[in-house]
Amino acid sequence: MNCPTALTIAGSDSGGGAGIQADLRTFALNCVHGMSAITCVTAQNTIGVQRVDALPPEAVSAQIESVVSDMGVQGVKTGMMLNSGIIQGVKSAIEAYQLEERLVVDPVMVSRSGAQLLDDTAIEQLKQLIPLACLVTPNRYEAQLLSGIEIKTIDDMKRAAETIYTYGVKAVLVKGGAMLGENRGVDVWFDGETFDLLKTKSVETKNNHGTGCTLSASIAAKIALGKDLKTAVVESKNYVTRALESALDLGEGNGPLGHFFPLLEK
Ligand SMILES: Nc1ncnc2c1ncn2[C@@H]1O[C@H](COP(=O)(O)OP(=O)(O)O)[C@@H](O)[C@H]1O
Ligand SMILES: Cc1ncc(COP(=O)(O)OP(=O)(O)O)c(N)n1
Repeated sequence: MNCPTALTIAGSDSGGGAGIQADLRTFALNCVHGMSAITCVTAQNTIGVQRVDALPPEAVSAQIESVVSDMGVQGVKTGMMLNSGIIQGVKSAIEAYQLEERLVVDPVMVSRSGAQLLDDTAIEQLKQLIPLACLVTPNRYEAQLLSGIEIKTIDDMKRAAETIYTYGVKAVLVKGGAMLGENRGVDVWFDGETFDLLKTKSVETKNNHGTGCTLSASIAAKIALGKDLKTAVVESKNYVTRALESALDLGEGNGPLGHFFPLLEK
């Protein structure tokens, strides 16, 4: 049986709510074969990140090379990459294997619990990876850092999207999970020509760990399935909303999304 494949280049979350674990679960729910290049291992739960151990950059590059050279990759996402050495290796591999058209960059910098997930010195390397991607998906705080614009309103999100677009990426999605009031959960899409506000319902839950990882993994999976980028984004946004509605009340802090709600409905 033929099966599309998707690759996540990201960190491990021991609690399973974000990172590689959320990505592989999301790939599986899309009936896409998931593959991984692990960048670092976090000791993490619903409360926070207790420890981070990086892999050597060569180990990350070797994982990418192993799967791409043998199995092929139809969709790719990057998540937590931690340091500049890892990002440089990933960029070289993306270029060498010409994965740009199918690359989604989730510019992970800080976790919801406030843990730093990217070294201060690595942001410049991350900025150089972004132009390779077909889509970059910063959250409110990442968009502020990448654009230099303080974000409080939808107009601010739009201006930030325009600025990030000038990096050379094909499209930008500024995510609104951390926006307040009626703007919470409103995402701004900009592709150089069109702005679009992507709205679903705003879900009232503290169990929201892994929303960004899940969104970018779902988009990469749908790219692997051959969907056009905008359709992949819209369908993925809807999936995250449903998974938030079915989120799991585990742990003392922010529990994981209920990725498998479609299986429970059968
Ligand atoms: N409470 C919520 N209700 C509806 N959608 C949400 C909510 N929180 C986050 N989202 C959505 O989840 C996706 C990830 O966004 P966000 O949480 O901002 O990213 P990150 O996890 O990277 O911080 C976006 O589509 C966002 O709109
Ligand atoms: C290993 C790892 N990768 C990424 C994140 C951040 O995940 P994200 O989906 O942005 O979710 P929240 O941190 O907002 O819950 C992470 N925490 N760990």
